[in-house]
Amino acid sequence: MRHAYTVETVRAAERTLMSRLPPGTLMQRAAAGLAAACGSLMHGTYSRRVVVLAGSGDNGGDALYAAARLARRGAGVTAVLLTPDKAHPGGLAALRRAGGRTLPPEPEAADQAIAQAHLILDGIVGIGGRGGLRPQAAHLARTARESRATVVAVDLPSGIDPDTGETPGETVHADATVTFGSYKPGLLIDPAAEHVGALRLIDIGLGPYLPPPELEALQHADVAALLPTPVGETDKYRRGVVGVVAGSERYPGAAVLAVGGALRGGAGAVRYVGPGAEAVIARYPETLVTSGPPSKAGRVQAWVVGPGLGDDRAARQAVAEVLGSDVPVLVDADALRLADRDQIRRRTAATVLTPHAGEAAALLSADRADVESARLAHVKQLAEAYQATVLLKGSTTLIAQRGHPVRVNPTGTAWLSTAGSGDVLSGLTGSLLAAGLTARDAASVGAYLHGLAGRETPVPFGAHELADRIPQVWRSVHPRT
Ligand SMILES: NC(=O)C1=CN([C@@H]2O[C@H](COP(=O)(O)OP(=O)(O)OC[C@H]3O[C@@H](n4cnc5c(N)ncnc54)[C@H](O)[C@@H]3O)[C@@H](O)[C@H]2O)[C@@H](O)CC1
Ligand SMILES: Nc1ncnc2c1ncn2[C@@H]1O[C@H](COP(=O)(O)OP(=O)(O)O)[C@@H](O)[C@H]1O
Ligand SMILES: [K+]
Repeated sequence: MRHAYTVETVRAAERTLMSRLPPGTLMQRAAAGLAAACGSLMHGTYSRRVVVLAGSGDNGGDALYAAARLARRGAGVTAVLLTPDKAHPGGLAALRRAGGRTLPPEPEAADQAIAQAHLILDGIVGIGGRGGLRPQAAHLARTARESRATVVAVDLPSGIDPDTGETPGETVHADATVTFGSYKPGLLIDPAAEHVGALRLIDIGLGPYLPPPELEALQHADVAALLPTPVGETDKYRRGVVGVVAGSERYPGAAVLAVGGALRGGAGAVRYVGPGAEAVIARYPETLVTSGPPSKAGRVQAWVVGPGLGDDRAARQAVAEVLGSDVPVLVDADALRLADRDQIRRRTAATVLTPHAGEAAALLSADRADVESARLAHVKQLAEAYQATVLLKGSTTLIAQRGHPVRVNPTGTAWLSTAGSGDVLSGLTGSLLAAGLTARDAASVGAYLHGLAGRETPVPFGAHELADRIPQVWRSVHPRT
C-alpha cells in the first residue's frame, strides 16, 4: 500500500523526528537520496551540467545540498537563486565549497544556463509553497519545461498543491520527482499528478511518526489479497450472484458490456434483468436472464443498476426497487440521475456510486470543471452528502467513504476514455461486491483491474475488448489463480 499525507501531518511528524536527531540530519538524508537519484538519472555525474533552481526555503536547501554532492562528484553546477540574499545559507555554503557557481534570477543568464543543462533540479518550493508560482518562479518553470534537460522536482513539482492535487497556476513539469519521508496526495491526483513524472520516495525515517494517511493507493499485493478465490467446498451461489439492471431498447450494448464485466469479477453467476436479454444471451450464454422487474428476478448478493438504462418509467421503477433491496447496490450512469437521493441516504446495505466528473457535478449541483480541478474535495463531499461509497471516475479515479482514507487508483490510462468502458467497470465492481468484498474494497479492486486491463489491451480498443482482458490481468495480479 502507498500512503500519502497532508502537509500538516508531514510537518508534525518531521517536528517530532527532528527533535530526536542532531540539527540538519533530515535535510542531509533528503539531499543524499536526491543526489543519488540524480546521479542515476544522468547515468553518472562527471562533466554533467546541472542547474539548480533554488527558492529561499528548505526545499531550496535540499536542492543546494544535493547539488553540492553532485559537484563533489564532478558535475558542473550552477544555482539560480530566486532571492539571493535569502537563499538557504548552509546549502549555499556547501555548494560554493564544492565549486558550484551561483546566478541571480536575471532572465538572460538563467535562461542560458538552463538551455545548456543536462539536468535541472527544481528546488523552487516544496510543501511550503502557497498559491500559484510568483512571476519569477513561473518564468523559470516555463524555461525549464522548454529545455531539453531532465527536470527533477525536489519533494514535489513547484506550483502544485501538495494536499489536493490542484494546480492553481504555472507549475514545473518534472520528468522525475524525488519526494521525502512520505507521498503527498497532490503527487497522486490529477491535474497535479500529470506533472510529477517518475515518482521516487526517499525514506528519511518519518514512518513511525505518521498517523493514518489522508490517501492510500493499493498495490498488486494488496489487490491479490482481496481477490475472491473459490475454495473446495464452494458452489456458484456461495460465490455470489450479481444482478445487472442495465440496457434498454435504445442501448442494448450497455447491458452486454456490464454483464461482460460482471462475468469477470469473481461472482458465481450473473443475473441480467432488462430489455437487452437477447443481446446478452447471444454474447454470454451463461447469463441468467429475466425480463420482469428486479424485485421478481430472484435472490442476488449485489445489484448493479444504471448503464444504458434510459429514463422511462420502467427504468425509474427498477432503480427504486433495487435501492429498496437489502443487498449492496452499485449505482451508475442513468441510475445516478433517476435515483431518489433520500432513498440512497436511507439505505442500510452498502451503496456504491460511480459518477464521472459530469455526473458528480450534477449530484453536487457543482461545476464539472471544478470537480475535475479539485477531485479529492469533491469525492469526499459526495461520500458525505450521500452517505455512500463513491468512486469518482476520470483521469484519476478516487474512492471515498466516510471515516476511511480516500483511495486513489494507481492503474489506468487515458485510453479508457472510450464509450462503454464505464459499463464494464460497473459490472466488474458489482461482481466483486456480490463475491463478498466490502464496498470500498470492491470499488478499489474493480478500478485497479479495469485500469490494468486498459493498459494491457492493445490500443486503440473498444470496451468489449477491455472486458475480455480482465482474466489475464487478474492472473497477473494473482499468479496462483
Ligand atoms: N522540515 C523538514 O524536516 C524537512 C524539510 N524538507 C524540505 O523542506 C521543504 C519545506 O521547506 P519550507 O517549509 O522552508 O518551505 P518551501 O521551501 O517549500 O517553500 C517556502 C519558500 O517558498 C516561497 N514561496 C512560497 N510560495 C511561493 C510561490 N507561490 N511562488 C514562489 N515562491 C513561493 C516562500 O517565500 C519561501 O521562501 C520540503 O518540501 C522539503 O523539500 C526536507 O529537507 C526534509 C526535512
Ligand atoms: N483521461 C482519463 N484517464 C484515465 N482514465 C480515464 C480517463 N477518462 C476516463 N477514464 C476512465 O474511463 C472510464 C469511462 O467511464 P464512463 O465515463 O462511465 O464512460 P462510459 O459511460 O462511456 O462507459 C472510467 O473508468 C474512467 O475512470
Ligand atoms: K520543488
